[in-house]
Amino acid sequence: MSVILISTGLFFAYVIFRAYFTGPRLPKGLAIIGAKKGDWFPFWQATWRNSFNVAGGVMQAYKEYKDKAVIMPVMGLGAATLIMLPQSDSSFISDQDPRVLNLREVIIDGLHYRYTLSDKYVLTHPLHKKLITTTLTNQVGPLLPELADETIVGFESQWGNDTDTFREISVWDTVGRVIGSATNRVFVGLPCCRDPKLLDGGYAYARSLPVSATLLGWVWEPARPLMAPLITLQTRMYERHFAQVLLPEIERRLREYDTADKSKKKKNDFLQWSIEQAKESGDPEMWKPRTLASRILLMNMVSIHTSSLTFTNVLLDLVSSKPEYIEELRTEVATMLNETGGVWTKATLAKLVKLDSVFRESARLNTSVAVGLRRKIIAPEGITTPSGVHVPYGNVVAVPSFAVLTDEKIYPDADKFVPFRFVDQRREINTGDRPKDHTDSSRLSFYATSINYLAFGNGRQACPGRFFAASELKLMLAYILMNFDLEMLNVRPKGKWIGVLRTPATGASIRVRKKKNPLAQFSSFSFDEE
Ligand code: HEM
Repeated sequence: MSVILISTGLFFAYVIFRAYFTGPRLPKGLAIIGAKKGDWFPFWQATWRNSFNVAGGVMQAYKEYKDKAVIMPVMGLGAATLIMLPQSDSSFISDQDPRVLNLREVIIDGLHYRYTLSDKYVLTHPLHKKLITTTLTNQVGPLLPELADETIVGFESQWGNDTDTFREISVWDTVGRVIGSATNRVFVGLPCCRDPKLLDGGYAYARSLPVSATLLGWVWEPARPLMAPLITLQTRMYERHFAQVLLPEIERRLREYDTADKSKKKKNDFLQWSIEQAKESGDPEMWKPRTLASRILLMNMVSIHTSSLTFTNVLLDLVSSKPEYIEELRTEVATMLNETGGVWTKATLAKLVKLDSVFRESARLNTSVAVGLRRKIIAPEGITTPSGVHVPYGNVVAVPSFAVLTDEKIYPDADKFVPFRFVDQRREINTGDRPKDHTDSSRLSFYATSINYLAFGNGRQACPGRFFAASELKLMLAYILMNFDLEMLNVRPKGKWIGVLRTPATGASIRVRKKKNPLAQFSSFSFDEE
């Protein structure tokens, strides 16, 4: 008993110390979400309450402080003392230069990458972002056949080929596997993308990183360099496993780059583009095999988990909705594929507006981005927002996106899964009285960002991988619809909160059966359209 009391006392003392004596200077005169009148140590009590009720805190910020900033302290993963700005400041945040309001610093601090990633060069030289925005996005079309191939192989291995009986599968685990190899097909190509050691390493790294990061978050900052080697031991072991598969491939490609006939056809994947980018930069640090391996690991981190969360939610939403919705989607996909002979092009994907709407609706309803547009203020003078608050250097600002996405005035029937919500809205835009240039219907597609839809963030630092992610995930769902029967669920499995992030029910399973006759041919070759 006394051990529990002493531990609790020490814990409280530590939280109070952190809240009051460390961290950036907070803006003056703001209310604190979660604090109650007459509270002892209101800041601490608010932190405690908010951490167990992030949704409630976000809703309170949105409803009670509509035009004002408030402070929302939260513990746990991705947590910080957030300066929650009103929704009306969203465009201002979106438009800011990353040298003023910075997303990457939030990610690096939140996941403690300075300790959890052994090669720091990729953090200080984030050139992969440029490759995602330019080459990866441009290559989505030509890479579709490879994605299709990996989708077929992945689902056959994870969901099986049995056409007689239904089989129970864990959605999160199997989907994560397929997305892991499909994404790595584009990042590192065959055969590495199917190497279990690489996939397991990347997956285990992604799973252990939040644990290490949360533990590190509790260590007093000056003591972190001392404690980090111990706390991050497991994370760094998985990083090593990942690198062990990749390093020989990177070294082989570097040798080939230096000696090969430049006219010979090169591999078309992210690793190859990174090698070329590194060599063109003239900076030898950039093409160190370890740096290149860390860059690919970082790419795995930013892409595979987010995509798996999104896809798990879509599947759970569909099998918990109505069979008619699934049939309507099947008809849309089959009609399109029958027209193209099963061949995937970017144009084919763009025409699947119902499929697209399902993704946007699911991302709206289940967004993991409950607290959106998180940005660290790195301008030394701080910022003054349009809502009139001055926020000093070092603070993290955010907006209550979870509350916006569930606001009845913006999304009628906001708490319902309305799969074709955006098909109807797109149709209205195309046929209504509103002038066409008022808003273009493609602005309601899955990857299109806006201040009222922050599943991919918004503005200058919005997710650069969203065009790739949208194509990859739509292709996968199309494959499932053509090739598998899905048993419906009576109740949608509930997700949970981890820090400020919302996740689907990762333990949920569904029952699936391979179709005897696929509804349409699904090819992994293309007529090159680009
Ligand atoms: C459905 C899947 C995905 C979701 C839901 C998602 C979501 C997000 C969100 C919400 C942000 C923060 C944006 C902001 O605050 O404005 C972000 C940033 C980022 N995403 Fe994604 N993402 C996905 C897939 C991907 C993929 C496939 C890649 C890479 C190929 C990627 C690369 C990145 C990077 C590099 C950043 C950081 C941008 C920066 O440092 O400025 N994401 N993503």
